[in-house]
Amino acid sequence: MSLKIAFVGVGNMASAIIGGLRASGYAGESIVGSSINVEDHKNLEQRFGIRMYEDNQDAVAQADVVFLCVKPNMLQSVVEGFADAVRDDQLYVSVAAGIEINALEKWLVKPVAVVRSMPNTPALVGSGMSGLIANSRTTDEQKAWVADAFDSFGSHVWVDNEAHMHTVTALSGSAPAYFFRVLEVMIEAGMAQGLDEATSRKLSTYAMKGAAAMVTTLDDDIAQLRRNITSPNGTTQAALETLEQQGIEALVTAAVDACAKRSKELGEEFASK
Ligand SMILES: NC(=O)C1=CN([C@@H]2O[C@H](COP(=O)(O)OP(=O)(O)OC[C@H]3O[C@@H](n4cnc5c(N)ncnc54)[C@H](OP(=O)(O)O)[C@@H]3O)[C@@H](O)[C@H]2O)C=CC1
Ligand SMILES: O=C(O)[C@@H]1CCC=N1
Repeated sequence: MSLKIAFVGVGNMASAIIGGLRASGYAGESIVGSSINVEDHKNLEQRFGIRMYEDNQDAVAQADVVFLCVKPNMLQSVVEGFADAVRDDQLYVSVAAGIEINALEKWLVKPVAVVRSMPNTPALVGSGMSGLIANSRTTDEQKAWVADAFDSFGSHVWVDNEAHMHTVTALSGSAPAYFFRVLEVMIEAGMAQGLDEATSRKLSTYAMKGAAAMVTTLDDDIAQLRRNITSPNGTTQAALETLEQQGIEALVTAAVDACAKRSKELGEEFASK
């Protein structure tokens, strides 16, 4: 089924999704976007072959599926601003961190199908991962469309408990940033030992890419994959012992917990409004 898709807010996350959809064959003519920053419109239209509108209502009015891609603190006023264009045959897909389905239903007023999603920016290169949960008005056909759309730029998991979306955010939505940070530190450490930046970046990045590819393609026990690299009293053991001594487990767990906690707070902040 060829549906018209509107993106309300076309920043980092929407661009990653649109890039992923376009690369996997979704036609530019079936995608429109809207954002207040008109200076970006020409660039977005050229980059993705889509049509951009200044008024959210103009994009929403012609869509079968509307992706809500503004910051969580903007979402209520943005949705209320285009409320006149909402139709009950539309499907709304929110990517906003923390915002609960019942808040979205209240703001959209009309009884519409709503999917709350938590994608991540690797969507831009076809390696996205998204958590999804749908409201009771979402039909099986709409769920299948959403799953296909999200798979076009990576993969997805459905969760059956909305509280799990906080964990999805902590392990997936925000997580590429943790790995970017680790890479930044590794590249710096390589440079401190005398490598030039390009060489340090290539070595560190391919190590991360290769490790992730082994886990996703071999589906082996991760601890065993780690042990396979770790010779007794060898170089890897020296590095891993340092990571443990410096508290990697507590550090990573605290980061994941802080992320989920912030997602929960955002939900609570906007639930009552
Ligand atoms: N970035 C990420 O990795 C992820 C983000 N998300 C979620 O995606 C959403 C967007 O985040 P992100 O893409 O990073 O943020 P960005 O700031 O990059 O994108 C938001 C876009 O919305 C535009 N905008 C602001 N106000 C309006 C308005 N009134 N009408 C239409 N457009 C408007 C902004 O324009 P301007 O720049 O001019 O203000 C900007 O282009 C958030 O809810 C976030 O929680 C989810 C998963 C991952
Ligand atoms: O930091 C944020 O709030 C968004 C949501 C997940 C990734 N980025």
